[in-house]
Amino acid sequence: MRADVTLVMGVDSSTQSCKVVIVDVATGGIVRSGRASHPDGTSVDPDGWWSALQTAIADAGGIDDVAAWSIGGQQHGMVALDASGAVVRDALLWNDTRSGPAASALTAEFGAVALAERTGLVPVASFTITKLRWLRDAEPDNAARVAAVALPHDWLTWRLRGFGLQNPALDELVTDRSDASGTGYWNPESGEYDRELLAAALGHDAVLPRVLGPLEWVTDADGRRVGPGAGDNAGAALGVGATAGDVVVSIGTSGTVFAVSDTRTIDPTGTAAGFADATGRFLPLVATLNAARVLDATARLLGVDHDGLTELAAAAEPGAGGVVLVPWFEGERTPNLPTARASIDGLSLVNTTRENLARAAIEGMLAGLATGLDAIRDLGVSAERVLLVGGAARNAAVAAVAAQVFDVPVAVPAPGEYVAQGAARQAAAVLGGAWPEWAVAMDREAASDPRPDVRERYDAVAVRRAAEAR
Ligand SMILES: Nc1ncnc2c1ncn2[C@@H]1O[C@H](COP(=O)(O)OP(=O)(O)O)[C@@H](O)[C@H]1O
Ligand SMILES: O=C(CO)[C@@H](O)[C@H](O)COP(=O)(O)O
Repeated sequence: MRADVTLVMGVDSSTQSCKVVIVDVATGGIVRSGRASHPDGTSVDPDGWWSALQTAIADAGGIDDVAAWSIGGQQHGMVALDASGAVVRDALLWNDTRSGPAASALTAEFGAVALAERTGLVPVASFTITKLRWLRDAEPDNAARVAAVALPHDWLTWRLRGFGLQNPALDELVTDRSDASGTGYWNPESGEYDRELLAAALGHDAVLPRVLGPLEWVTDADGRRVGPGAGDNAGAALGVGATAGDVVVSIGTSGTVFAVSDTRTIDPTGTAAGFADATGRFLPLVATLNAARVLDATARLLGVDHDGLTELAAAAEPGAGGVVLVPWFEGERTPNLPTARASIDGLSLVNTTRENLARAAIEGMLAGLATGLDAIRDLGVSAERVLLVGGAARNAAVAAVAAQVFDVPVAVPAPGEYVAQGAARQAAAVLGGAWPEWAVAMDREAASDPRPDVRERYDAVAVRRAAEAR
């Protein structure tokens, strides 16, 4: 590597894997990269993420030549630490639904409107605060041991800086605005933790990571600058360079619809979370539990790979011949139905084909996200185009159906790891003191092809299925 090239590392520690990119600060070009899989499940030992991070860094050639780094990651995960810095129990993830009743209890105790105003959120099972209430009620001995609560990217940043059992400096835990805003005990207006809500959930106060500003930094054991990190969606917004009018739709393990807003949003219905972003602004966001894995499950059922699923879906007409798949395989967050299950409607002897099932899976997954786009717009956020990212955005059939289900133009950035790229951009910013302007290549503009009947048919079935699930 030329001596005049400055490199930074960006990480995305997401639900299914850890992705590492080593980036040239001057161009934003990826010089090296690495990846490692995560343990499956919705309750995971954080050491699995630590091991994957070390593997992915080694896979990317190490960080000896890196000047700064930042870690983005899956949001909301409950990493509970005792006074010795040990992890008290496996971390409950954003897609674990056992704290659904705890979410209802907290909402009943404090009121949805009050909580939306205090934290930007109305509790659902995904959010950290509900997991702490579950811990208090289901595992009181573990709850009593909790000395600190961190999020996945906070804890990995702490570990990679050299802290842990050998050096359990809990006051060295740091986080950022975007991930703090996903806890349910942080106020995006004041930028302060709401410790009354934390204590009400967990049963007592605890050390919480210091919330760094967008360009604040700490250092690692070798003196490198370390950025505050970001929740994965805020990281993706950094990575794609989302600007006013852009709505990002990320189709990974989670499905998310979000936009950058100069003003905070408050949605007492709880449909749109009033998150903060990683630049000092805000990130209203709607999330679904069921996204890329809907297509994985359907492909598995049909005995094809992703390309085979694409071919089958492309061979079916829009509307899948009337077949409607409501994809609530793991329960659902939007709508808030933690115990719901998936369903298929409209089957006849004529329309029950592999092609229609493939297309119905994609249409159902995207129709749920289109509801999120409506909710974001209802908050006054402008939506001039959708930027499609995440693993399943690589699928041509997904892009084509998105252009039919979303009623705004759909652009697909070149395949990439935009959360990790966004973390790298943050690392470059804390190094240089300003956000670098890195070009983002567009892979394709999906020709607008609005098919409102697809959504209308899906919405009618989903309303009925939701009523059954409640
Ligand atoms: N071409 C494709 N078509 C459909 N799904 C895909 C394709 N490529 C990857 N995926 C799916 O995308 C998901 C991984 O996306 P990613 O954004 O990395 O997830 P996460 O960030 O939640 O770990 C996996 O479920 C994978 O099967
Ligand atoms: O819960 C949310 C956002 O509120 C999810 O977006 C998680 O942050 C998981 O992200 P991925 O692993 O799907 O990228």
